[in-house]
Amino acid sequence: MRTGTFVVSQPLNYRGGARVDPVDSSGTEKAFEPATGRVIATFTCSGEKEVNLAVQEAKAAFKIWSQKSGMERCRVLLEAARIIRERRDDIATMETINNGKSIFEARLDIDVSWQCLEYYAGLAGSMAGEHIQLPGGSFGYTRREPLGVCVGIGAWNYPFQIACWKSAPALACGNAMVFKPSPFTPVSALLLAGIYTEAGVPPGLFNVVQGGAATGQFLCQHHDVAKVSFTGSVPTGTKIIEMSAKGIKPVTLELGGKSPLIIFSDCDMENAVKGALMANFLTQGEVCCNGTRVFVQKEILDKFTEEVVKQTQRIKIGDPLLEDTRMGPLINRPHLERVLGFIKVAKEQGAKVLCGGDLYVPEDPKLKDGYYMRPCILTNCRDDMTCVKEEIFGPVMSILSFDTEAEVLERANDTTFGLAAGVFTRDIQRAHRVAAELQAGTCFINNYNVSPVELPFGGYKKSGFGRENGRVTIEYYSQLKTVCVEMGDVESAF
Ligand SMILES: NC(=O)c1ccc[n+]([C@@H]2O[C@H](COP(=O)([O-])OP(=O)(O)OC[C@H]3O[C@@H](n4cnc5c(N)ncnc54)[C@H](O)[C@@H]3O)[C@@H](O)[C@H]2O)c1
Ligand SMILES: CCCCC=O
Repeated sequence: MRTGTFVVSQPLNYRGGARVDPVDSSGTEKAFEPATGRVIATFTCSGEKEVNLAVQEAKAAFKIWSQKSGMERCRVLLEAARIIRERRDDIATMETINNGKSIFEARLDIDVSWQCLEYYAGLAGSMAGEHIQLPGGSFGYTRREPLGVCVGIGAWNYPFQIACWKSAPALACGNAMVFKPSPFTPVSALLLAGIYTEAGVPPGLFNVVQGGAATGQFLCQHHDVAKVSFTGSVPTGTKIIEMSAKGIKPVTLELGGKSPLIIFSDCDMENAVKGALMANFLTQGEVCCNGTRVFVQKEILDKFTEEVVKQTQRIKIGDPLLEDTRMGPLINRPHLERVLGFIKVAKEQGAKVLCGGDLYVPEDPKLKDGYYMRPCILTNCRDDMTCVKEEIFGPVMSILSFDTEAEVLERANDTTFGLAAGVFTRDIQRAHRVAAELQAGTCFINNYNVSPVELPFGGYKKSGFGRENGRVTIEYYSQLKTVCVEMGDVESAF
């Protein structure tokens, strides 16, 4: 498939094991190909009736799926993982067309996705309770039980991966799911839904409803929904938690960030520069855990800055489906303008642009209406500047200098966010001491933005709560029942 050719021809909802058009509407949306600015789909946002039908399908499938043994669920998830691996290129191509990230990166996202299914398939068979001996031969035992119908609501930056990070643990625990992708990226969740069906889940176990805020609200407020797992911005996360509070439903919130990356003068410079690029420019900088506040110790500031600028200027921008492209377009025109607006404000507040930060128009005429910009490095930054305080969600790195460990820790933690953080140093004691002090859900030592599915991922402070990935996520998609067994007679108090 080439850029500029794909259009969606099939319905974008998935219910009861098949693609369907929604029975009612809460508006319409357009999805774009960011590389060209072309509309690839105009679709109906699901209304309350459609949401209800999807939840009812999920409820029916839950009755069947929740009765399966862990090993039976394991086999189906492994088969789904196998199909994803087999279709890696096709899924990655779809992701690139709809999101704009380079095909090189999209393939890595698909790898993380099937690995996630494999990981939770492995855990499904080993989920177990405890047996607890009580006096007189009596005993108790615990059962780890699924929650029921879970809702997943996704952001647009990792559409397929987010759908997998939510559905794999949910299904492994015996739940059903209704997933709502971002209206900007409606396409790839459908591929996942089809794959689950092919792999053998009961019809209705994984459903997709399309839409924006209204559809999301119908889902969160539905009385048959047991849990909501949300990935998105802090303002929307706040609304989700309000709705969940009304229904007393557990929620997982994976929200935004403004993460610090601390580079000490004793670092391996080559790795630190690579780490800073990884921390800022994957997926056009549209990554929640990006280390966008790069604190560099004064002694190496000039050398680091020179090298990081050199490497950034080498990033190949352009058609995201070409093998050698490493940065594609941003998600849409308003977002591109918003990111450029942050750079304008940064300059007004005294920051200096060392490279990029402007529109980029590729030579290929079919890309002229795409949403490209050059990755930007800002220096002369202060902690109180907007570019240092707010999540930009674009390819914009702010470089700040520091003198001492104590000082940088205080400044790094001076934020309402707490998703991730990073430290580059060769001093092993310092690395662990700093990681322990950083107020963040994930701390990288001598690397950044690697995401092995075995490791839990999630935020401190306003970056959310609950975790995705790792063993612990089983606890977020299941509940513990205690069964107390009397082997003697009842000793009544009456
Ligand atoms: N922590 C993480 O794992 C993680 C991962 C990716 C993105 N993010 C964050 O997501 C943000 C960017 O994504 P976005 O622009 O899609 O976020 P967003 O909050 O605008 O939208 C996220 C999702 O919520 C839905 N939604 C919007 N209003 C809603 C409502 N009132 N009720 C229910 N659902 C509603 C949207 O349609 C979309 O599917 C950034 O802040 C980024 O940091 C976090
Ligand atoms: C699911 C992807 C997590 C990275 C944040 O944007």
